[in-house]
Amino acid sequence: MRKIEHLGIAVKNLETSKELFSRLLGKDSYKEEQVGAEGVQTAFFLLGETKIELLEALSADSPIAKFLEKKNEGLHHIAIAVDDIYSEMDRLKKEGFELLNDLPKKGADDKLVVFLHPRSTNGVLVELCQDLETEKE
Ligand SMILES: CC[C@H](C(=O)O)C(=O)SCCNC(=O)CCNC(=O)[C@H](O)C(C)(C)COP(=O)(O)OP(=O)(O)OC[C@H]1O[C@@H](n2cnc3c(N)ncnc32)[C@H](O)[C@@H]1OP(=O)(O)O
Ligand SMILES: [Co+2]
Repeated sequence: MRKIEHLGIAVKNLETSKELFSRLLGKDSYKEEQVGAEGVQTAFFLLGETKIELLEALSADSPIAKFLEKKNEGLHHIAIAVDDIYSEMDRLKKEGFELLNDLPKKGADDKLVVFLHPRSTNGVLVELCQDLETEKE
């Protein structure tokens, strides 16, 4: 595990939150991306080696919509950059962590991603991210 790749923040209105984070960080987001399979519209801010990912739900059955039904806007997940997502998944499975997917899936920002259930990670939703170009090598 290399670094915190991004902090995922669940928001009700992406435009409103983009404007707030632009004022907070003193810079604009560098990309917006829809991940239909996850039911999210995202916006990314770069902060040194780490990013902030704002996430708005695209539909009522989006994980973000479900999260916001129960909790206020705020930190939704932490994403950790890994060099080899498959070997990390094997290692974590052996360590008893609960993976939410058997195989990694395409995430935002040119990543392969997998999530761990928060009940196995002290209540924190953890996402593992591997750069897609690493996957091609
Ligand atoms: C991939 C695109 C993008 C990227 O970076 O590339 C993203 O990051 S997309 C982010 C959105 N996608 C996901 O979050 C996928 C993984 N999440 C899930 O599969 C679900 O959200 C899950 C399994 C974490 C919870 O879903 P469930 O239907 O079980 O919801 P419940 O409300 O019943 O929650 C059960 C239990 O988990 C607690 N919970 C839910 N969400 C979170 C959270 N974000 N952080 C911490 N804990 C969470 C919830 O409070 C319930 O706990 P309980 O004690 O039972 O009340
Ligand atoms: Co994420």
